[in-house]
Amino acid sequence: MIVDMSQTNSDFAGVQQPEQDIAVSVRGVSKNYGAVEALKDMSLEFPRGQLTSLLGPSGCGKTTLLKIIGGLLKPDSGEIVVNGKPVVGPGPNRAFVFQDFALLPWANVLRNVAFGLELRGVAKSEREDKAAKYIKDVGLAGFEQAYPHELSGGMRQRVGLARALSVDSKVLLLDEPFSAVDEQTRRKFQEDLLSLVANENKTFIFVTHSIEEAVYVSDQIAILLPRPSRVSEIIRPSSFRLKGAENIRRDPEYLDIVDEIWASLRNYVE
Ligand SMILES: Nc1ncnc2c1ncn2[C@@H]1O[C@H](COP(=O)(O)OP(=O)(O)OP(=O)(O)O)[C@@H](O)[C@H]1O
Repeated sequence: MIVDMSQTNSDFAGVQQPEQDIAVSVRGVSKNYGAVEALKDMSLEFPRGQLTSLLGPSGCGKTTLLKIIGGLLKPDSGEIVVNGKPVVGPGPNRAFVFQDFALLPWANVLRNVAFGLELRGVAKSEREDKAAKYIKDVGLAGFEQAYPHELSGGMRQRVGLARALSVDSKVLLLDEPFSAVDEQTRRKFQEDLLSLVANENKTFIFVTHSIEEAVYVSDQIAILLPRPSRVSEIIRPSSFRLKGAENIRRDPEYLDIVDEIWASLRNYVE
């Protein structure tokens, strides 16, 4: 299930399955920070309704790419197309989930989750109804009135996720959302993320450092090369997807893909 991308990025269009519905396209994107070449002529496509992970050595430009897709940073050249339209800045069709949760400390869970809708001018009762639904969906029912400092790191992360879900953006951008939580919480999150991808029909773009996590949660994994970053491989884990979340980690294909990715990334680890 591995598509070799080592030839050129521009071959990518040729290897996509033609019937695939693409929500987000990265087309020939380059980005420099002064003398630092972060991304170079990067092209990558994100199928609608699926989760794609960006995986690569530290500093290879994963966060830079996510910010460019989110419209928070402008590329030096190339373009991002979301649902057929070029990105010119942040927009309601894309929502971020940050690793540091980005919660308002003075607001309770309900207000924090509803905050994205509040910024969009949605009426109080409507935004609170919607927020309450997503608070329940992420497993936080009963904590609506709690404040961020009363919650564990994992619960705060769920608040951030509920907020991103409630604004109804079709594309969710997740920058290492599980890096600050303990291992058991992280595993529970990963399971929950699989259900969200299955039930929400949103396109998830997920930055992670963890090979195991990427293989566990992804429909597609883009392996990025060190700076200036390009896509080296696209991997589509498939055979274990329908076997149930609890069986994935012992599936032979899961184990093979984890090994294969490690074999290609280990050269870049100092
Ligand atoms: N604002 C900035 N100014 C200068 N250089 C930057 C800036 N932001 C990022 N960089 C550099 O650009 C490169 C890509 O950074 P980026 O954060 O996108 O990588 P990353 O793959 O997300 O890193 P990590 O895996 O360590 O989180 C790095 O070398 C980084 O030092």
